[in-house]
Parts: sequence; C-alpha cells; structure tokens
Amino acid sequence: MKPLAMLVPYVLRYKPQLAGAGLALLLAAAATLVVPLAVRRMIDHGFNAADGAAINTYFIALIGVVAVLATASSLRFYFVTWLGERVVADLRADVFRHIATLGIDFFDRNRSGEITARLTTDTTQIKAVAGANVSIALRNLVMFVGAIAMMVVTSPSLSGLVLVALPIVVLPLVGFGRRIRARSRRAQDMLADASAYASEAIGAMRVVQAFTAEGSVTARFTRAVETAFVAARNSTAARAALTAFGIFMVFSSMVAVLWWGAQDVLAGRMTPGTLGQFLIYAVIGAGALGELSQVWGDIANASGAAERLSEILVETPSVSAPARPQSIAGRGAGAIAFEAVTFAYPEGGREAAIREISFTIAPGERVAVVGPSGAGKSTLFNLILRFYDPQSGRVTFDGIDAKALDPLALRQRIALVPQDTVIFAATAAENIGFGRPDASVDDVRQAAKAAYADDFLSALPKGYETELGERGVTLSGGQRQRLAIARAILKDAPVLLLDEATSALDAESEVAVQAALDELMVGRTTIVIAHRLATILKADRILVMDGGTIVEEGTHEELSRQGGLYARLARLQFRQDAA
Ligand SMILES: Nc1ncnc2c1ncn2[C@@H]1O[C@H](COP(=O)(O)OP(=O)(O)OP(=O)(O)O)[C@@H](O)[C@H]1O
Repeated sequence: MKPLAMLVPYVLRYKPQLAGAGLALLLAAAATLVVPLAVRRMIDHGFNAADGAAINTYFIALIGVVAVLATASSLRFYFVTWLGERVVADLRADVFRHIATLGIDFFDRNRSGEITARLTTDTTQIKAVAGANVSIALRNLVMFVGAIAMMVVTSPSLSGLVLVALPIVVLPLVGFGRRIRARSRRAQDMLADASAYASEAIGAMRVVQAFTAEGSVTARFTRAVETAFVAARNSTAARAALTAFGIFMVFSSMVAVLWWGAQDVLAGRMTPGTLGQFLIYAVIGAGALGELSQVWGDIANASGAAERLSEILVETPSVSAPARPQSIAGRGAGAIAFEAVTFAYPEGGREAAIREISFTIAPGERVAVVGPSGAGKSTLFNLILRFYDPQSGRVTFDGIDAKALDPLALRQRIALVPQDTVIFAATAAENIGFGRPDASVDDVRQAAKAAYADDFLSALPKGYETELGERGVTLSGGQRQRLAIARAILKDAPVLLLDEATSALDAESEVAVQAALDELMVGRTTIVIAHRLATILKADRILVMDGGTIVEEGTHEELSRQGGLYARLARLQFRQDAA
C-alpha cells in the first residue's frame, strides 16, 4: 500500500476536518458497541422483571444511543467525503503544476491523452478511496477492534478461540490485496491507453473522415477498450474471489465459535444473555471484517492509481534553472550566439539533428534561416528557447550561456510566432494576452491594431470577448497568423523567432500578414525560418542549413552568385508571392 503514502501530506493539510472525521467515527463506533449491552440486560433481567419501568428506560436509552449513532454517522460521512474531494482537487492541481514544469522531451515521450488520463481517471479512483472507502475502512477497523475488545470482556474463553481463528482469516486477505493492486494497475494502464487513442482520433476527425478511416479507427479503439475490459475483469475476478473467501472464512469461524458457546450455555457455564451479547459482538466484528476485505480491494485499486500518479510526480524537469542563475540586464539586448553546438534529440536515436553549428546574431539583426526539410531549422529554435540543452557547445543570450539562465527569464525575452498558431478555447482578448495576462484591454487592442487584426476581431459577434477555439469561432489561416503576431507584439520581447507558414494565403491576407510582421520585426533581433522570397530579401543575412550544419551564409545576391544549395532552393522552393 506504499504508493498511497503520497496522499498523507495532502490529508494532513486539513487537520480540523480530519479531527472532526475521527471524532465522529469514534462516537458512531461507541454507540454501536453500546447496543449489545442493553440487549443482554433485557434478555437476562428485563423479561423476567415485573418492573416495566426499567424496560421503558432501556428502550428510551436505546433511542438516545441510536440518535447519537445517526448524527455521528452523517458527520463522519460528510467530513470524510469532503476530505476525499479536497485531497483529489489539490492532487490534480499539483500534478498539473508539475506537468507544466517538465521538459519538452517528456511530452515527446508521452502521449498527451495518456497524461490527461492520469490527471482525470486515476485521480477519480483515488477520490473514491480517499473519500468513502477510507471512511468505511476506518469505521470497520474501529468496530472490529471494539467488537473484539468487548468480546474479550464478555467471555474471555470464547474470545480466545476467535483470536486463534483470526490470522487464518486475515493473512490471506493481505496476499489477495497485492494481487489486486497489480491487476488494477494494469487495468488503469489499458484504460489510459484507450482514452489516449480516442483523444488522438477525435482531435484528428477531419483527417480520419477524409481518408474514410472511420472503420479502422473505430476497430482500433474497440480493441483498446476490449483490452481494458479484460484487464478490468481480471482485477474484478481477484476482488470477487477475495470477497467470497473473506465472507466464508469469517462466518464459518463464527458459527464454530457459536457452537462452542452453545455447549457452555447447555452446561450452565454461561448465561443465555451473555451468549446473546457475545453473539452480537461477533456479528459486528465479523461484519466489519467482511466489509474491510471488500474495501481492501478498493484500496488496492487506488494504490495502483496512486502509483501511476507518483510516476509523473517523480519526473524531474530535464531543463531547469541552475541554483544561482545569472540574470539578463533589464529587458535584454537580444544577441544570440551558437558556439560549436551539437545536439541530438533524446528520442531521435544517435543521429544528431544539428552538428558543430556556430554563428552570432547581433541585437536588432534580421536573419533568415533556409534549408531543405529536416535540415535542423526548427531545432535551432528549440535550442534558443532552451526546450533542450545541447550535448556539446553553448547557446548564449547576450553573451550568457543559456544553461546559466533561468529558462523562464530567457523565454520571457523571446517571442515565438509558430508556423501553426494555437488558438486556445478562450476569448480573443485572452488569446492575444496569453503571454501577458496582466495586459490591459487597451494594450491588447493596440497590439491587435499593429498586427492588422483589429478589423476582423472587432467584427466578431462579441468583439474581443468572442470565444475562439474548439467551442467558439474558427478563424481563417491568415486571421490566426495575425492573432499570433498580435500575441508576439504584446509580449514585446527583444528577440523574435518566426516560423513562417509554408501555406500561401490569399493575396489580401498575405499583404495584411506581411504588414503585421514588418511592424513586429522593428527593433528586434529576428530569426525567421523563411519560405517566402520577400522575407528572405529583407533579411540582413541568410543562413543556409543542410543535414544539421550551416553550409552557406551571406546575402541573397552573394548566395545566388555562388550557385550552391541556396541558388537551387531559391529557384525551386521559395514562394514568390506578391508583396
Ligand atoms: N522531437 C523530436 N524528437 C526526435 N527527433 C526529432 C524531433 N524533432 C525533430 N527531429 C529530427 O531532427 C531533425 C531536424 O528536424 P527539424 O525539425 O529541426 O528540421 P527542419 O529543418 O525544421 O525541417 P522542416 O522544414 O521540415 O520543418 C530531423 O531529422 C527530425 O526528424
């Protein structure tokens, strides 16, 4: 049950509720255990006493006890369920916070659907346990211990018999619990697999339908669900066996003890009332043990889920700030340099994506990076943003090694306009203010104006407050690009990384996007992965990449004259649109 230990610090944050739950629990248990005492008195004295008043007192007292029991039980339920919900809410937030700090390589390695499943289904499993089941388990544990104690008080000799039988019942239960945990872990893994596949397929439904792949996608999902079912069935079978075993062992040993007690009563060594009282305690104890064995299964389940969560929590960010990071002066000048940088992706096999690359870009310089597909252009961006650290060489920002910087401080000084703009399910204003949540409405509007996005944004049904993204208005390609540019303008960073879209826009959008970009590039160090001739012509310098190295460097005229890779690309590949 070790994985569940991770929950302890979470539960301990809420000591008052914990104390409330504990108190209610003890009260309820005590009330339950008082009842048999009254029953014995009734059997042994009550029925042959002529005094009806005594009987009445017993019954009234009994109602009082039941009232305490009812109140305490309801309080226990409330506090414990509250704790479960609270702990899981905290846990979810913590796991997400942690995920957000992890290096990009973590997201290369793990499917996003799989991570989401851990955040949702695994935590739900834990909620069931941290809430209701712990409550049931604790109640039954207290009841069990209480019942045993009262049995000893009632009849030490009969209790001795019970205590001998106990280990025979309990020890196998523990073994079962282990088996269940392993199986449940597997069931959760399979389920996460299925949901990861579903979210991938649903996200790509356009492509799925365009290729009429509905059938094969559905078949694959069905298979994944089927595997998850088999895993769940195996785990359930183990739990069912546990339940049968638990109930049989508990009740058969009780019957044996009862038979023994009956002999004592017949021989006159024990009053019938005492046996009755003992019997009720035995039923309570046995019932508690039976329930415990069921809950044990649930707890084992949750333990599997907790294990999956802790695997995420122990992941350490591959890129993090050094103990004492150096600081960039003020806003930063925006000088970028690569010094003999070699880098291979963690998942990319042994082949380096870039090799021994060196270049210097002065503040305010405008550099175009060109090269065939797979040359390593995007990898340059990944290293400048410090999504990864190079295996050898250094990447510097204003002369400081990126590894000596806090990645947050570094990224705050870089604005990225990616090839495909991600629009979040949020309002247009929130989408633009993404990198600067504190920006005022006015700032957002200014940025949108500069990005030539104000016209179409103002024309939306609710203007800047219109919901965009999955559940809202869909923007056209050119509009999305201008929104991304507005986002970058608002961020106002000294360095701009621009991954030019390969797809052509219609002439009018193209002009707007180009004008927006010109606005954005003013006064910033700009590195652009260029696909358009117009962009390349405006660059101060062109870096030509091929196979992970820089093969040519110069201006358009110089490189065209050389008649190398650039001249060939310029002829075949760069879009020569107007503007
Ligand atoms: N996350 C990754 N994990 C493993 N390998 C990667 C990863 N990203 C890129 N690569 C590999 O690194 C090499 C360089 O890729 P990169 O994306 O930098 O090329 P590019 O020049 O930007 O190409 P394109 O113009 O097609 O986008 C390629 O061989 C690619 O397969």
